[in-house]
Amino acid sequence: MNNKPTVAISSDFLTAYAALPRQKQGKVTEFFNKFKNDPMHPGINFEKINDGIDKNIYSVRIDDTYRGIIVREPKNNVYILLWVDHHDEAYDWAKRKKCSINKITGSVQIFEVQEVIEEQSVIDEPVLFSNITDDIFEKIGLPEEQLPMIKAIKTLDGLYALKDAIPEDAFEGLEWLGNGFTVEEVLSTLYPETEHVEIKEDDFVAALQTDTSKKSFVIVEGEEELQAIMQEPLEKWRIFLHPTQRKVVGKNFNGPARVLGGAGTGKTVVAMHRAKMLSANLEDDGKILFTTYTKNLAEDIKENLRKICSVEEMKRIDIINLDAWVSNFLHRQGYEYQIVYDEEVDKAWREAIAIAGGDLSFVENFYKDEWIKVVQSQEVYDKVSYCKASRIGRGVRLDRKVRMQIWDVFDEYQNIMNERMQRDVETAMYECRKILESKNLIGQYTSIIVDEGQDLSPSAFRLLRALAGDEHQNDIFIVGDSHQRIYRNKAVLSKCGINIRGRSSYLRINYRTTEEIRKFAFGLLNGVSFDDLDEDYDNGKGCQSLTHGDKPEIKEFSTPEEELDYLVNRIHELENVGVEQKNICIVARTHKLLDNYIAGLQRAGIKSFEIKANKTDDRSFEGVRIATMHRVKGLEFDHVFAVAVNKKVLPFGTRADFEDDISLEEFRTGEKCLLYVALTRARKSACVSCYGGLSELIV
Ligand SMILES: Nc1ncnc2c1ncn2[C@@H]1O[C@H](COP(=O)(O)OP(=O)(O)OP(=O)(O)O)[C@@H](O)[C@H]1O
Repeated sequence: MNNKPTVAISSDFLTAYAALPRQKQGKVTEFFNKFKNDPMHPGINFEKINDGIDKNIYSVRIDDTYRGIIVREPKNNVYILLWVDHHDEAYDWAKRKKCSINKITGSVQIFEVQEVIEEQSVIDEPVLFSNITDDIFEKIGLPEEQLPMIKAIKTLDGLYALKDAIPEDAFEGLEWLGNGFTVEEVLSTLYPETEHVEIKEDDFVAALQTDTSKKSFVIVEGEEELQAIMQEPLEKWRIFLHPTQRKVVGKNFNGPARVLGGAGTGKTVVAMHRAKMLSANLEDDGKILFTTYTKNLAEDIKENLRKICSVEEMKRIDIINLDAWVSNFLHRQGYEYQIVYDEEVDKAWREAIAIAGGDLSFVENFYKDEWIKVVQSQEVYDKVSYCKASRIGRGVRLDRKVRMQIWDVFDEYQNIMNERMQRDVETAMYECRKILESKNLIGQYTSIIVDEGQDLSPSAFRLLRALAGDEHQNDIFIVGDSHQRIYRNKAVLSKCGINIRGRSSYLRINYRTTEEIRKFAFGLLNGVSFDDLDEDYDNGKGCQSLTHGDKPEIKEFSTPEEELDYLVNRIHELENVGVEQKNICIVARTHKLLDNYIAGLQRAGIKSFEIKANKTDDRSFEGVRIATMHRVKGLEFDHVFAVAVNKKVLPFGTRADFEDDISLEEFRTGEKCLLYVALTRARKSACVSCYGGLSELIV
C-alpha cells in the first residue's frame, strides 16, 4: 500500500458544500483539514452505507446532523470526497452510487446503477439512441452497467431526468447525440485526443490525473490550495477545465494560435489558464502581455487571474488594455500627442469636412469609415498610395478625381489633429509600432495573449506582432468571436503578419447561458455571415449549453411607464424567490435611456447601480445592475432584461446616416451583435422588452 494518502474533491462535492449554511461550511472545512493530513485517524468515523452498492463508498461524520460521502480505495490509499448533506439525504444520495475507473477513457466516474426506468413502459415509441452502437457508447465513456438503461431512453426529457445518474463525461456525449449532433461531431468536438494512458482497473491515483477526470476531480495537495478552493466553491472555472479547454491551455504552438467560440464558451477562462501556464514556464526575464480592447475587461481579468496565479506568476504578466499600453509606452518615449476618442475625434472630422469637403456630398460616417477601413487598415498614409489602394468591400465606387478630393479631407483631418497635438487611437498604434521598429524595441514580450480579439483593429494586431517579435513558439494566442464584434474594428490576421494556419481551435460548450437563451440570441444573427478573424468564415454553429431554462420572453408595451411597471414587478418576483438584486441586470442601447430607468426604479423604491465604463462591476454595492449594451460585454448575471428594444432605438441610426447599403448593413450587423452580447450575459433568464413598437432586428 502506498503510504502517502491521495485526497481529492469532486466538483459535485463543491456544489453540495456551497449550498450549506455558512456555519456548517466551517465544520466541513474543519473536518477536511483534519482528514487531509491523516485520513485514517481514529477520530474519522467511516460508516458503511446501508444497502449501498459500492463497498468503497462510506459516510463520514461532519457533526450531529451532517455527513460527508467519501470513496475510500485502500489499495492505493486514495480518498475522494463526493458529497455532503444532512444525514438522511447524504445516505440517500450515496446508496445507489458507484465509483469506478472507465475501462476505455481511463477516467474516474461516479454514477448510479438503476434497474428500471419508467420510460421503458412506454412500448411503442422509438428509442432515442436507436442509431448508436455499443462501441460509440463505450467511446463516450458510458459504463457497461448503464447500457440497458440508456438504450431504453425514448426522449430527451427522459435523458435529462437521468442526468444525475450518468457520469458527467458520458452524459455530455449523450446530450449532444440526443440533440442531433452526429457521432463524428460528438467525438471530435467533445473528446479531444489527449495523451493515451493505459490505466489499470484500480489505479485511482493515475486515473485521477487524466484530462477527463480533471474535469470533475481535483487532487488537493496543500493547505493554501484547499483554502482557496473552499473559499469560492462555485468558481469552478479555476479548477475543473474541460478536456477541450485543457488541451488548448497546455499545448505548445509553433507560432500564433487562435481560439474561436460563441459567447460563454470559456474563451477568457482558457486565455487566463494559458497565461498562468506560460508564466509558470517562462525562462529568465521573459514577460507576458495579456491584453484586450476595453479597460474594464482588463481589470476583470486581472482580478480573476489573481485567483489562479501565484504572486510570482502574476509578476511576469502585464494585464492591460492595448490602448492604455500604447499610451503609457508613448508617454515614456516623450511622445507629445494625446490619444483622443469618440466626441473629440468626431469634432475633428466635422471640421475637416467643413473646411475641405468642397462639393463632395458624402455623409460624415463615410469619411470616418474610409479612413479606418482603407487608410488605416492598409496603412496608406499618403495621397498617392491612397489613390491606388484596394477598396474591395466598400460600397461606393470612387474614381481617381474623387479620391484626390477625399484625400484633401483626410489631409485636413490630420492637420487639425496635429495642431491640437491629438491622435486617434489607430494612428497612435501605428506610430507606436514605428517607434518600436526604429528604436529596435520589437520583441518586448515572450508571449502575448489577446482576449476579445474580434474588436482589435489591423493597427493593433500589427503592433502586437511587433511586440512579440519574430514568429516563435507560443508567441501570440488570440481568443475571440466575431459574432460579438461591437466596435467598428475588423482585422484579417494573416494581413497583419499573424499566421494562425494549422493552429486554430473552437470551443463549443457554453458554460454560461441556458440552451434556450443561446439559441434565441444566436437566432438574431441568422442570415448574417461572420468571419473567423482571418480569411475564412465562422458559422458559429455546433455549440450546446450545459444548462436549460425558459425561452426568453419578448414583451411589447405601449408606453415606457407600462414597461417600467412590468420591470418593477419582475424584479420583485425575482427578489421574492431569493434572487439578489446584483444578479439582475437591465441593459439598454444608450446612456440616455439608462437615466430613465434609474429614475423609474428609484421612484419604485428599487436601488440600482450603474456599471460605468472603465470600471469593474463592484459586487460590494447593492442594487439592480444597469448598463449599456456596450458596457455589459464580458460580464454575466443570472437575469438580464434588455429594455427599450424599440423600433427607433435599435438599430440606433437610420439609412440617412450611411452612404450606401453595404455600410448600412454593416452597421445593422453591429447592432444585432450588441443585442446578442447583451442577451448572452444571462445565466438563467433573459427578457426583451419594448414600447411603441418592437425593433425590426428581432425577427
Ligand atoms: N471549465 C469550466 N468550468 C466551470 N465554469 C466554466 C468553465 N469554463 C468557463 N466557465 C464559466 O463559463 C462562463 C463563461 O466563461 P468565459 O467568460 O471564459 O467565456 P467567454 O467565451 O469568454 O464568454 P464571452 O465571449 O461571452 O465573454 C464563466 O462564468 C466561466 O466561469
